This record gives sequence, structure tokens and C-alpha cells, in this order.
Amino acid sequence: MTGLLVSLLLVVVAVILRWRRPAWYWMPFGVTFAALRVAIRYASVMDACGLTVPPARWRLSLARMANRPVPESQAPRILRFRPTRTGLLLRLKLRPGQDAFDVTSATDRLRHSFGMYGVTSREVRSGVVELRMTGYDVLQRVQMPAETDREPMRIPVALREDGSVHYRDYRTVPHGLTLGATESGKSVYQRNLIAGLAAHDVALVGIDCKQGVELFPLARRFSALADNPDTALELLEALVQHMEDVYQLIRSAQRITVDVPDADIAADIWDLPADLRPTPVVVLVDEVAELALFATKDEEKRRDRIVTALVRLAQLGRAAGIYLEICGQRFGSELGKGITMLRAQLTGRTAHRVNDESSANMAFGDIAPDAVLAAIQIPTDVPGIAVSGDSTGGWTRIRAPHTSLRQAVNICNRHADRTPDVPALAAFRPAVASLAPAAAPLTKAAPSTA
Ligand SMILES: Nc1ncnc2c1ncn2[C@@H]1O[C@H](COP(=O)(O)OP(=O)(O)OP(=O)(O)O)[C@@H](O)[C@H]1O
Repeated sequence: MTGLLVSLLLVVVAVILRWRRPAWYWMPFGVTFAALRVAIRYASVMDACGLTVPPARWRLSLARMANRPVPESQAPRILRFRPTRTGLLLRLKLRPGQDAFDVTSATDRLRHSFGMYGVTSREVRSGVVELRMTGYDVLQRVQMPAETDREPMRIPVALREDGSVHYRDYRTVPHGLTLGATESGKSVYQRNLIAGLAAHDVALVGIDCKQGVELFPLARRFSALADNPDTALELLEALVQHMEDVYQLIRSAQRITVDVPDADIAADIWDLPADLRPTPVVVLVDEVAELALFATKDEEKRRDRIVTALVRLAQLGRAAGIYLEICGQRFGSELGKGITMLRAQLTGRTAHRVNDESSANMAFGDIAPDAVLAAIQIPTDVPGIAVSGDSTGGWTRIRAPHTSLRQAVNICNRHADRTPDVPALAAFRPAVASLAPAAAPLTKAAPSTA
């Protein structure tokens, strides 16, 4: 009787968890059922999905000679079968005649045959394919794993639809562009980036022409901030000067090592000894269109200088450890000359929900055409869903955790002591005292009680 009650209770708990908290359901219950289902049905599902090959001729001849039954078709050999936090991971050794594309084109069939939420595949090396299966919609309520890889300038910023962590890796993809319609989740994504960067040895530089509402609350972790186009221009030109100084530093390091036969010769800041290496700088630009708009001749000149500085930083900044992270609603030729040239350098692309196909094309048309359709299909009712692609043509659907401004401020304040002084940018260091509200001009004065 007690056994029956306990089983009944377990079933009720499992049903409620599956409905309300799929992530909690997965580890104790879902993973066991899914692993059993995959293990038992593997051969028949692979056969039904066209992922088997006929037996080799020598095996057929051997069976005929020994008068044994004809051997069955063979599915890819399982090299690794591992449950994960969000699903199952299968590493498969393909049979002769199969290629990774066969598996990729069968992922949807595998998904419903194995009763999983999603299946993606990627080629790990020639003839070896990894299948990542998710047991539930991991993007519905994003929970980042407690432990992520910790490498310099590699920030765990979101979760991918296959359950793996999406990193923004500045050393492999130096410059990024984040696009999306209003209310699509750009600020939350950027907040996650800043919160991730806050714990690294990096100088954060912000340009936020929305009167500073997004970046100024995080000022304690910023080495320089600008909240209007005039200051932004001065800040960007100071950054270009800083970049030239860093190049001079690399040149002088090269002069010392060039005649030493076995010494490595520095080509960028990461090749310099740690005690000589300048702090890398990430420049975050929020709502970039504000920098490109102009109404008068003087503003047009300012705009041209801003775009020129950004193009120079994008073209030459990587070796000097200067990385751009630009965010906006649209980023195309309508913003004027130099913009498409700048965009070509921003190869780490992320598109949140966009309003039309031309915005999706601005994000991916030139580097990952397959991602354009995926970006157009982002649902309007789930903010934060984005498509991330890079110049390899690959793309993935991602979503950042819902980090509030309060949480991001707390993280930045906690890491305020890491904020480096970059002498070239000293004039733009935010005065933290001025963050306190001076007055509330838009609120009505309280009636006097005197
Ligand atoms: N990853 C997410 N998970 C859950 N909710 C999110 C996520 N990203 C954004 N949201 C919600 O969507 C709304 C809009 O987000 P956000 O302010 O980041 O959009 P935005 O694109 O920056 O908008 P705008 O351009 O108008 O500033 C917010 O209410 C936010 O809480």
C-alpha cells in the first residue's frame, strides 16, 4: 500500500514538474526515460531515418558460405552516449559511404522518432558526428550552468537551443553587431555581456546616446562613458590615439626580440609579456543610429568623423586589444557612407526579432544567408530570442538569461575594483558621485507641509 502511494506521488510530482519546471523534471525523470528510449530504439530509428548502410560484401559472402542469415544493415557506431543537464549527447562514427550532411538532414526525423524536443548535429572531425538532443525547450526559461569555461575575453552570454553555452569570444571574433527591433531584447543581451565582462581584466568603454539610461547605472565598472554624440566623437578619437600608442608599444617589444634568434615576436597584445600587456578594451555602443544621424552641416561633419574613427578601430583594433560591440535597431547604408564598410568588420552578428527582411539582411545577408530566414521567424511574443551567426556561415538560435538592470548593477558594483584606469581615456572616466539623482525634473514637487 505504502509502495503504491509513493509511486503515485512520484508520478504526480513528475507530471507537475514536466508541466511547470521542465528543467527540474529532466534530471531525475526525463533523462532516464529518454536514455532508455534511445538505447532500445537506436538501430530501428536509424534504419527508419535512412542512416544505415547495407552490410559489406565480405560479410554477405561469409554469411552465404556459412549458410547463416543475411546480416542486417549497420547504423553508425556509438562512440559516446552521455546524459547532459538539458538532454543527451551522442557521438557517432559514421559508416563508409555516410557523411555528416546525411545526419544533418535527418535531425528532424530523429527528433520525433526519439521523442526529444530538439536534435542538432555537427561534424567533430572527418567521419565523426555529434548529435545533441534536448529534452525540453531550453530557451523558454534560460538557466545558465553554474560552471562555464573561464578563459580571458570569452564570455558565456546566452544559451543555445541545443543546450550548450553560447560564448562571445573576443579573441576569435573581435567585433560584434547586435540588431533587433525595439523591445526585442538587445539591452538584456548587452547587460549579460557587461555582467560577464565585469569579472574579467578588461576596460569597458560605453557610448550610450539614449541619455545614458542603459549604461550609466553600470558606471562603476566603466573606464569611460559618453552620453551624447559630441563626447562620443572625442572618446572615439582618444581611443584611436590609444590604439596607435599600443601599436608603438608592440613595435618597441618587437625591436627587442627581433635579433634574438629563438624569441617569439609579438604581433598583438596577447603575445606581449603579461607585465607589459595593455589592458584590452571593449567598446560598447548602444543605439548606434544616434551617432549617424545629422540635421546640420556641422553634425554631418561630426558624423563622418565618428564613422571614420569606428572604421579605424574595427580595422586595426584587434591587435591592439580593442574590440567593438555595436548595438542598434538597423545598421545599413541608409545610415550613410562608411556604414557598410564598418559592418563588414563586425563579423560576430546577433539578430533579435526584426521588423522586416531588410533588417535581417543587414545582420546576415553578407555573411550567413541561411540565418536570414531564421531571424525573420523569431516569434514576436518571446523577447530575448536571437539568432547568432558569424563569418563561417554557421548560425544558432540563442537566448540570454533574463538579467535585470538591478542584477547587472550589483555585478558591476561588486567588480568595481577591477575597473582599470586607461590614461588616454582619463577625461571620460564617469564621476561616480554624479550618478546619484540630482533632481527629478519630470516628477511633480511634493506639496509643502509647512
Ligand atoms: N532574454 C530575455 N528573457 C526574458 N525576457 C526578456 C529577455 N530579453 C528581453 N526581455 C524582456 O523584453 C523586454 C524588452 O527587452 P529590452 O529592453 O532588452 O529590449 P530592447 O531591444 O533593448 O528594446 P529598446 O530598443 O526599446 O531599448 C523587457 O521587458 C525584458 O524584460
